[in-house]
Amino acid sequence: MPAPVTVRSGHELDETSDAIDAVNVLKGKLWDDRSEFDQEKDKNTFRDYEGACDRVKNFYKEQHEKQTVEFNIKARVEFKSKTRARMGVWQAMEMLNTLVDESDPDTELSQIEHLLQTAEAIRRDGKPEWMQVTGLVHDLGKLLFLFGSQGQWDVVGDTFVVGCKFSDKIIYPGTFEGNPDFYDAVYSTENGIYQPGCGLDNVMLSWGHDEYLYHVLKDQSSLPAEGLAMIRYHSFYPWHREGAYRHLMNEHDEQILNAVQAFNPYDLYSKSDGLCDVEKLKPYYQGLIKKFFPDELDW
Ligand SMILES: O[C@H]1[C@H](O)[C@@H](O)[C@H](O)[C@@H](O)[C@H]1O
Ligand SMILES: [Fe+2]
Ligand SMILES: [Fe+2]
Repeated sequence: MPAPVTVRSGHELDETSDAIDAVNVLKGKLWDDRSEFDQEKDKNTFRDYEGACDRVKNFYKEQHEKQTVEFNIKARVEFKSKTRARMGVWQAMEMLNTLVDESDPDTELSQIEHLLQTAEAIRRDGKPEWMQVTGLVHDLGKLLFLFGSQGQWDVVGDTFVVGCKFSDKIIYPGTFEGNPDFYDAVYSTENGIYQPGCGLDNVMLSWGHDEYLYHVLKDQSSLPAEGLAMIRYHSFYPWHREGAYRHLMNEHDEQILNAVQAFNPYDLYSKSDGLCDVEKLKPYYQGLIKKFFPDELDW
């Protein structure tokens, strides 16, 4: 008699624990779905330009009115005409720390925080060292602001192509009505001064921290082509996020688009991560810097 009871109760126990397992699986699934949903919701709150404050709106109005072809040619000539400073990467990060980016609706943290948050998010995901160090330096081009830029409008913010029609995929597209190029017979056409399929290398992007840093680092670092592309195009949201300017791309640009898109979430979503302990992280990142950059660079 006792045997069947044991068997029965054992069986009941099995059933009970199966049921508990099933409930837990279900709960886990609900929890996963829920956290995914919450994450999505959080992600949707980034880059809200409609709800952005006047600081951001005024910034873009000024930028979109002043980034002309003429200005862009002059900015490139000016860039090539001199070296602005000579210093190491960490020193550059510290120097940049005084800047608060007027174009950014998502963070008011210092730039060193943003650079470390980006690099740390990349490191946490087990990505290679070159990508971590790319995250660490990607916004150092904002130093331009301390090197005699005309304001923030020629340093920060999203980028776009000049010399052809301003894409309606750019944020606040209506503000281009204040840009003289908007009325130019050539610059206002779909291809403008470019040949379809000419490749982004042959296209002039609005001048700012991406383009500047790319030119500084292309001959002064051992970053791979993907890292340099992440730097050069990380603010080119109309292209990497909104799908604009496909008609100007060549085959090579398809590959770099993947790289830039892989980088973007680390740049954008790490802005809500906790603060970094700068002093604690410094030795690790100084080690990485040594691997990819000379002790001092021409800026
Ligand atoms: O406001 C931000 C900021 O200036 C970033 O550094 C830039 O890369 C982004 O494209 C822009 O939206
Ligand atoms: Fe940036
Ligand atoms: Fe950034």
